[in-house]
Amino acid sequence: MKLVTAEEMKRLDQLASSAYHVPSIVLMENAGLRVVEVISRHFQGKVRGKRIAIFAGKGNNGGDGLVVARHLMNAGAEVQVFMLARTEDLKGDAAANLQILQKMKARIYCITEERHLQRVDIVLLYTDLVVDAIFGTGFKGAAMGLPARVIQLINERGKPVVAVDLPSGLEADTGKVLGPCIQARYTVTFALPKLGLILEPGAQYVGELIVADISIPNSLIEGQPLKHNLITEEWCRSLLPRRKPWGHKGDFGHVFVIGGSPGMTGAVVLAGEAALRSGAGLVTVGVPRSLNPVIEEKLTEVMSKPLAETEGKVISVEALPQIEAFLEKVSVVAVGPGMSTDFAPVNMVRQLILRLSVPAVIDADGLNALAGKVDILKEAKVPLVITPHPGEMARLTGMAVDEVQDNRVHVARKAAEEWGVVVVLKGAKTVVASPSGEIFINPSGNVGMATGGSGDVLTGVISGLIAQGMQVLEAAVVGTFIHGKAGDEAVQEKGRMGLVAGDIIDRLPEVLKGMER
Ligand SMILES: NC(=O)C1=CN([C@@H]2O[C@H](COP(=O)(O)OP(=O)(O)OC[C@H]3O[C@@H](n4cnc5c(N)ncnc54)[C@H](O)[C@@H]3O)[C@@H](O)[C@H]2O)[C@@H](O)CC1
Ligand SMILES: [K+]
Repeated sequence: MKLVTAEEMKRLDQLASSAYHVPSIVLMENAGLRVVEVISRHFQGKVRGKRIAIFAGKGNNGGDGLVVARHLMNAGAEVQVFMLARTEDLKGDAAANLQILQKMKARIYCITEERHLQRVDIVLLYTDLVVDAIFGTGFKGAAMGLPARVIQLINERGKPVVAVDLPSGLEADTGKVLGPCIQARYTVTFALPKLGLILEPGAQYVGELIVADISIPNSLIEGQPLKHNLITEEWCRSLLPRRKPWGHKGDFGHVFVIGGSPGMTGAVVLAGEAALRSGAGLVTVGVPRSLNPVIEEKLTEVMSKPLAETEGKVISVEALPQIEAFLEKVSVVAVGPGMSTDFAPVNMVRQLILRLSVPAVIDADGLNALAGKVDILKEAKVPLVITPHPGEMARLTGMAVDEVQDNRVHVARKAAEEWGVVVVLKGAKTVVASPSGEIFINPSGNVGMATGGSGDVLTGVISGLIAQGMQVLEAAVVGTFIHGKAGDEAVQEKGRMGLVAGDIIDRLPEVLKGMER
């Protein structure tokens, strides 16, 4: 599903009027009506007599709130409107709707001074539902002053809130919440979800999200170069490779996982098993020679390949010719799980990337090997996926972790464009970015997955999908979704504290079974 920024939404609204002749006041009317539908559903159709407090700001979001007020009054509700502005501050369609309400003798109170809050406080005690039309897509930064106080009061009273377009206090583009923000029961967003409704922490304030058509023509939306997407299960299903009934294991590719070091043998095992559970026909893990017996002990279906090692038992540069020869037999390489950041493997990775002849997924120590040398990625001759967590991304870019986390979408896009790779920036709401600047935000997953080895599983899943012939971008998108969904299934049983990476692998078959065509 497409997502929009405030700017893109504004453009769609404007083009609906200028190019398609849908008057802007019609859009506002539809917006208000769709909010009323949700309110009516909340009261099981019995709106008459319900006490509803509507909070309206001075912008068009407030205008939507005034439309809601009119329809609720007509339906027999007891409506009180609180304007967080002076009436003369309203313009255009919002002002027109205010005039109608004034003519209807609606109860309208302007909150422009501290003492006006007393009335708000009392009304909130006796209200059945609150409509939040204070700020919409025009909001940036932090709510302050009286609007901030009103938002706090509404939250403290805990009455069900229907947010119009966005919970007020939430930035539409970033999902940042820098001051008080409405905690909504429902959010009715117009035409397309705004990015901030999906990104964290914004998503925590949204409640049930309803995407409402306000009559912006589909052909207009489809004609726009919208670059942000929400990953959906339906879409992933349509991308999953179909299996021919007569297929044999050679048709489903061969994943080569390279990694492992003393004390870190689990990572390659997890990645290898996840690749196999994701449908790869064959999987081989390549590990330092002396670790091979341990690995063989741990693996059944996955094969292993002993690689040349250093005295410290980590993969040495001498392993390169071995690896290169083996590349001819495989469809994709996963580089890095548990590999260590010793000099030798770091050196090996840097050279390997230049010599790759099949697509690769680079993770963990494979990425750490590129810190300060990230331009090597640009020189690869094959499509690459990198799967950094915020710490690894910080090391790759030289940014602070907080800086990465504060601008996840932007950082992922810039890295993908600059380095020419698919970037999977892990964390709550993983961001997948393509070299052409497209962004895919993953809704699945949970905090229980913040556990050692979870990233190795993701690397395995993405590699397994590439092995089956998927394009690297599609594999990254679908793999990220499946991995999160398997984690969501696992957390039902294991809980957020007890979940371990292996539980995610255990759930892959049922998740894939539910999605395969
Ligand atoms: N044709 C259109 O443009 C339509 C717009 N619609 C509604 O209009 C909304 C956007 O309207 P606007 O662009 O007027 O913006 P808003 O209604 O979101 O108003 C924001 C107002 O708050 C101010 N503001 C921004 N940040 C602030 C802060 N930190 N503290 C205090 N004040 C701040 C802005 O200067 C602006 O006056 C949408 O969210 C949607 O609800 C709908 O009516 C559908 C049609
Ligand atoms: K709002």
